[in-house]
Amino acid sequence: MKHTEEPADFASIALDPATTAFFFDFDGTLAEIVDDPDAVTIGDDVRDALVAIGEAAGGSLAVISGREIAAIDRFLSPLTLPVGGAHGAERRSVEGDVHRTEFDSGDLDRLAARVEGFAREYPGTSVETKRTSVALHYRRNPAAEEECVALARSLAEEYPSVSLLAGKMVLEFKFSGRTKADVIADFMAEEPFSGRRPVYFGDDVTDEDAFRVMPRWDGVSVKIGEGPTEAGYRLADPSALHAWMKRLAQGPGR
Ligand SMILES: O=P(O)(O)OC[C@H]1O[C@H](O[C@H]2O[C@H](CO)[C@@H](O)[C@H](O)[C@H]2O)[C@H](O)[C@@H](O)[C@@H]1O
Repeated sequence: MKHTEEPADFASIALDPATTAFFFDFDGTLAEIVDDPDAVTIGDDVRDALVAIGEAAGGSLAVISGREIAAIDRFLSPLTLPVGGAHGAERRSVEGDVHRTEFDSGDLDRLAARVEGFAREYPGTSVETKRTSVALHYRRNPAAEEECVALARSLAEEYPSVSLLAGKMVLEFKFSGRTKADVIADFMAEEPFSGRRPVYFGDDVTDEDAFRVMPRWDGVSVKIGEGPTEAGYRLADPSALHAWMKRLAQGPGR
């Protein structure tokens, strides 16, 4: 269902963790956006809330990110949660089993070399090369946006099987056809997620795929921050989400 109205304030609905499956996007949702993609931090209070909510939900809690599972583990250490990583191309289940989409990485290596060459010419831009995608960041050189977009369009034509994602000051070349919606469907088909009502929190364009799939399970979609969205609800920013998580973690009546 496409929402044409402004999303409602999420604070207006009550969720029972005993019957809910929780899905959290990472950057811009659990973590505040920062200039350096490697400099993200997560407070102990947020880690504690994730643990408490996960326990109250019988383990039905996962992080869904464009980042790889290893990066999410590093930022959330010592927690190792169920994760849908690399925009859906990899998944670690509640049991700890890791599923990865396999593909021939030759094109990815060639494309990454081109993007790295570009980044050397534009100081402040940087390249994040993952197993199934290449991200060109320009948050530290916003003036280079036009050149970054021109490169991205030209590479998208050259590599027609690649999906181009325009995120928050990042252009990402995705080689896997999987999306966040696919990885959520995988979680929802398994215990302890199956039969529950999902709630998905996200802030960026790739989260819209997840928002759109929520009605399949009568789920709830929550956009973090400003901007157009198909989500049904909105919270102002990651701090507002953290405050909500901490209240939920404390239990009913708090
Ligand atoms: O799906 P997500 O968990 O939201 O990941 C999306 C991308 O997030 C990261 O980049 C963004 O966050 C950085 C840190 O705050 C910021 O510097 C950058 O401008 C943002 O685009 C991450 O680096 C990417 O790999 C993810 O795909």
